[in-house]
Amino acid sequence: MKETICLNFGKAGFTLGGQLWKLYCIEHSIDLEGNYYGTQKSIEMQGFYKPTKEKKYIPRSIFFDNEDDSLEELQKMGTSKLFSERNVMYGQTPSTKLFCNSLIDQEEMDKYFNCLLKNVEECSNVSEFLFFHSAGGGFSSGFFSQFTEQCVEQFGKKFMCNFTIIPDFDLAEKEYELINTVLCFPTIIEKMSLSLLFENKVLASKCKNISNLDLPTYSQMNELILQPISSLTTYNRFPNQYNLNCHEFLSGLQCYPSIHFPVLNHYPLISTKEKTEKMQVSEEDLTFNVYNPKNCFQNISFGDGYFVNAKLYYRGEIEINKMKQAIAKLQNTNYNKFVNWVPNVYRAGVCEEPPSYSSEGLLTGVKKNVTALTDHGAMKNVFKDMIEKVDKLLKTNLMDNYYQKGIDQDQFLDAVEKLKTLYLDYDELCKNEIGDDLSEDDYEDF
Ligand SMILES: Nc1nc2c(ncn2[C@@H]2O[C@H](COP(=O)(O)OP(=O)(O)OP(=O)(O)O)[C@@H](O)[C@H]2O)c(=O)[nH]1
Repeated sequence: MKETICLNFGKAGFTLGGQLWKLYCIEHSIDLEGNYYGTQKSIEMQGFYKPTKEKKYIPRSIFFDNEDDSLEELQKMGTSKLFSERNVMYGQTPSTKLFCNSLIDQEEMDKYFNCLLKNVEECSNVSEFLFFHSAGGGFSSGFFSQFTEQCVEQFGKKFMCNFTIIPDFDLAEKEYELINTVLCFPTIIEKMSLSLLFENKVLASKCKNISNLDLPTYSQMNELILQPISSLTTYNRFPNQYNLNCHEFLSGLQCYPSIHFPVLNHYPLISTKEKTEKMQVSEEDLTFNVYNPKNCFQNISFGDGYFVNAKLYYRGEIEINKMKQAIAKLQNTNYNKFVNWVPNVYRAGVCEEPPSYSSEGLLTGVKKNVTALTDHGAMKNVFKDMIEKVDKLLKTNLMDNYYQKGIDQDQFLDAVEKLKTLYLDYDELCKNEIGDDLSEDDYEDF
């Protein structure tokens, strides 16, 4: 048995985490009080859920926030009884807003950390920790970083993956969301095995394109990322001979450990308002359409750079032969360009369990879908956008105000530098040749 522990930070973590577990419950036939109502219980469920003596299934998921108002998010969606009370933890401070305001002393941190340790003790062999948060909040950047550093110190060899919401800096309340985001990036760059970034700007524009919503709620925006997150976590929940474990995603670029921010594409996401014939998609439709820019979760273009590492996670009633033919066809076209120092090889996995959908949501159910993770130089544009905004901010005297409020100037400037180095690492991937310090031997995966 290999267990997964989910860690959710701040308000965004509560909302996204609550919604995700609601979806997992549908997928595993568990009601929102933890009772199993299906007919074919699988032992693998226990990787994500802890079975109790009362025959309930409790999510291996912990929620942290600075005050208890986030509990409302779980109550609103009906999931508050699903989680163990012990795993929903609050501090006593009102909104912290700034990264530095949510940092706590070791004694207090131990109280939170003990909760994780108790969860780990209940497992036979934890294989991964998944982190859910928004980088813009004070608590969900500062506390998140502090907690994560301790987690990595204690369980450094385990797979760590963050699902991070990046605020829309043009809409964000104040520039402190940008400052918080920059300050939590060193932890993400240096400590995580795999990092998936979801920009709120892109999620809002997807809500507009898919469902014609001008002012989507956070829950509606989150709904779009539930399907890809669910697909990427199926290898532990519904294992079969064709699964592709996302631990295997890592590109193997030994000299660029920071390259762990893949581009994420997913297809199809269909609004409940759409006609049902759109729900019939072939393996070839899935394979080619997933790379269409409108199915990308980052605001980037695959024309800007090259593919370095491409994995496809299919889900549902997939005909393996048809899938293989579609991938072979894709490989023989110039549809996606790979750097010339790796073969243009796609690796694919299939989870036979079809996707599930909430009946109250924006999206209509499809029988099959595909999620693509790609290491690609164009990801640099996500970092470039942030760097340009920070450089602008540094030219004003607004930062002095934040330094007076407790932001550590050296730490902030160091974080900006790390973001710039990350940008340069991705920029290097945009080149179609082996860099001076990169040899073919450095590339182990293919
Ligand atoms: N996509 C999405 N974005 C969210 C959600 N909740 C908050 N945000 C965004 O995340 C940022 C704030 O993060 P929160 O998680 O609310 O912050 P927090 O750490 O709990 O709060 P403070 O410590 O008070 O700052 C803002 O940019 C919000 O727009 C959510 O459920 N989904």
